[in-house]
Amino acid sequence: MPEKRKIYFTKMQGAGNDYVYIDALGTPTSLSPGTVNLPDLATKISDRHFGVGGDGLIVIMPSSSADFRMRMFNADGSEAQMCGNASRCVAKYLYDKGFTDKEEILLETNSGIKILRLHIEDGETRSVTVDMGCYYLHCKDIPAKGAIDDVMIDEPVVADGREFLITAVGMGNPHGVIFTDSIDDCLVHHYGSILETSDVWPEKANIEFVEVESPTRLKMRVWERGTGETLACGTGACASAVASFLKGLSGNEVEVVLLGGILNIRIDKENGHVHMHGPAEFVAEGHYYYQPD
Ligand SMILES: N[C@H](CCC[C@H](N)C(=O)O)C(=O)O
Repeated sequence: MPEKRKIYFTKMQGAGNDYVYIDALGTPTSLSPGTVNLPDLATKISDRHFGVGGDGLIVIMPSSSADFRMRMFNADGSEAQMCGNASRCVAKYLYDKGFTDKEEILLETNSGIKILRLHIEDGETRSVTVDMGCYYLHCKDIPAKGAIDDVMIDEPVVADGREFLITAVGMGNPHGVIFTDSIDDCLVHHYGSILETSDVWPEKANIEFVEVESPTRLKMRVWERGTGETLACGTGACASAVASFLKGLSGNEVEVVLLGGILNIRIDKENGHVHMHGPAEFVAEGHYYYQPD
């Protein structure tokens, strides 16, 4: 059995979507990513009983094409392209810990470069607006297997004998949005977990259940690919806002009410860019005793 390693971490949350953050930025307590199996670390450190506990692992690294780079791993160790809530927390981490004094940070992700705009008060990041880039709907890009068309808008998909109308939206990662009159645990846990791995998603998907409360307010719960239910999903809130806007259920600016907080989403009608505003908070810091396999 290899020796245990001490891994320094910071735990952060954005609207209750909590991740363990590890920096690989070259400080004395930084991680050298090449020396660790990141999917294995993500699974173990995310465990809420045997680990630090979180929805997954975020690694903050130098970038050759932007100011910094973020990699994101779900609690099951799978790597995702993008994470909205984590991108806000990364902005706060970098600014509040003095890695940058920029109030606009370019962040490289596995789905391209995102612009993080920090809202600073008394030298501290209070909230962050992220330009998440353009949403996309083509099945081959998401990826999704639409039976009817090259886009999936309200397409019927059956899970355990029940039919759902799903709208597929790409926000860097794949999302299936379902509108419903009321959201309950059974919908999210039972049907969400079945729909995550449905044949319509070649790479699985995050599944959002959405109630339209008014043209400016949505209520949403999410079953995340690779993690299960989380208290919030930034890319999911964006995907839900896009689906709702395209179906004419809401305008281009909505507040999305999640179990862990509120995110404000604005879709730029000119260029399709989706802007997400929301909180980011430090929770704890310390070191974790990592036992590699
Ligand atoms: N919670 C994240 C998304 C994680 C997505 C991940 N579960 C995937 O596999 O795509 C967010 O705030 O956008």
